Amino acid sequence: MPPSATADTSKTVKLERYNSYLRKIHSTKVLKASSKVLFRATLLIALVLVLLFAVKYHPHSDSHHLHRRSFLSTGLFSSSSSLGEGAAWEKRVRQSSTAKRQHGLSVLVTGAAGFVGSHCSIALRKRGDGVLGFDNFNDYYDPSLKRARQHLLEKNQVFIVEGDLNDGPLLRKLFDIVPFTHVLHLAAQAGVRYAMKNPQSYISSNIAGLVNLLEVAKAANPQPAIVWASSSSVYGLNTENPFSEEHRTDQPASLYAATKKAGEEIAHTYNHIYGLSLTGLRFFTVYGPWGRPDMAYFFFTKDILHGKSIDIYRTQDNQEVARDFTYIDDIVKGCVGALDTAEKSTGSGGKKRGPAQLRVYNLGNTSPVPVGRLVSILEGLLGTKAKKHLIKMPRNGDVPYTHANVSLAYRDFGYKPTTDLAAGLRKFVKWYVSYYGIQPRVKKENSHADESA
Ligand SMILES: O=C(O)[C@H]1O[C@H](OP(=O)(O)OP(=O)(O)OC[C@H]2O[C@@H](n3ccc(=O)[nH]c3=O)[C@H](O)[C@@H]2O)[C@H](O)[C@@H](O)[C@@H]1O
Repeated sequence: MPPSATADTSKTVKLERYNSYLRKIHSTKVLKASSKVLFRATLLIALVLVLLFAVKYHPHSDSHHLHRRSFLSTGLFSSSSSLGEGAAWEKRVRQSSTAKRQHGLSVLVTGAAGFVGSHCSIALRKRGDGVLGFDNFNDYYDPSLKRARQHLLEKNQVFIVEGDLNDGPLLRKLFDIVPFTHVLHLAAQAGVRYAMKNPQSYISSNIAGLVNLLEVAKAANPQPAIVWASSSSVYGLNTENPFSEEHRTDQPASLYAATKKAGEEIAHTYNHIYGLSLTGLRFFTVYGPWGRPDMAYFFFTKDILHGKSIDIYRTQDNQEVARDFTYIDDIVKGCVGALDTAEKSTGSGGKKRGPAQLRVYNLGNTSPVPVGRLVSILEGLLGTKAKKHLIKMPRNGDVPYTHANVSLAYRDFGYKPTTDLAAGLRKFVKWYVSYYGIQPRVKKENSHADESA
């Protein structure tokens, strides 16, 4: 064999080997690629199936959320969770929202298991308005107190739907069922000092939750008029006194205050763009029976009764800290007055048809009381001396004093607070000892001597 032929043959063999090597690689690649495609397709199909399943059985999907919600919302007071309960739940929603008097309002009260919410719901229902409650029963403070309020509301024919403000589908569903004339929006993350511990909860309830509610309300047909809870804390570092609605509110001292102030601005936007009628009420340290355990008057009472020491704050320059404590019944009158004078929203189908009402009011007591004085009144009512611990107010969002000018609310809906702190605390303590089953050393109704000590 000529050398060149040998060389050629070995070249051909090499080439063939090389080609078969390439073919092998190619076929492996093809195999790998096709198995990849197969894997991805399977994954996609699985994903689609999971999504379909989730949509069908999601608690907020139209077909199923009624059943789950009704189970949750009725809680202790529910009967069964049969398929028919969707209709039963809807019936309760309708019944609760239907007014019992001619031209009565139909009000969605958010935060109905809360302090102000429960009082307002009962007051509205008692005068024949339709009231549907809405509450998420969160555990910011003892939820059993919220359940007890719910029980009270049930007795007054007010049904509370258990749900979160951020649950758009559920809120929309309620507006689909009921043409609410008004919303009394009281659900919020309250508390000034807690904002340093859990800032996100303020954003979630007071900003995102508010926007979600307004989104649903603006799209509803008819649009409801909305009255909602702002706060005296929006005055922040304002030094003009007493606080008037025209004063500065751009120096909030806490994140809580900042979210309430933001709420007022958001209200302006929804009024401006969509024609929603919006009224913000700046509540001044509301107290009374069925109150909030996170508030000073409430936990002072508990601590005094348990012989625990209480911190009484003083300002940085060692002055007394004072609040314009406002009794719950006065606040309820203010809320009802605001609802009664709220004009209709002007939008429809999410579009503004004309200018709509936009209001902000102080609801206070108009007479600030130092915290030390609050404590002496409680001591008198409880017949027990408090272990007082005077300390400088921690820098955690508190302001040194609040004082409301309420002439605007008086002018527009006759708001006039009538309960002073001693009389209001007496009612609170009476409720407290009976609710918690405490054998009181509380003074009799006609004995006022110790209260002014
Ligand atoms: O008016 C309002 O807008 C606000 O009123 C209250 O906030 P606050 O006035 O701080 O009420 P409390 O937490 O009950 O405090 C009452 C007073 O007791 C003082 N305090 C509080 C706690 C404490 O341990 N010691 C103490 O002296 C506070 O500085 C304050 O002056 C509510 O908690 C807020 O949700 C509401 O928005």
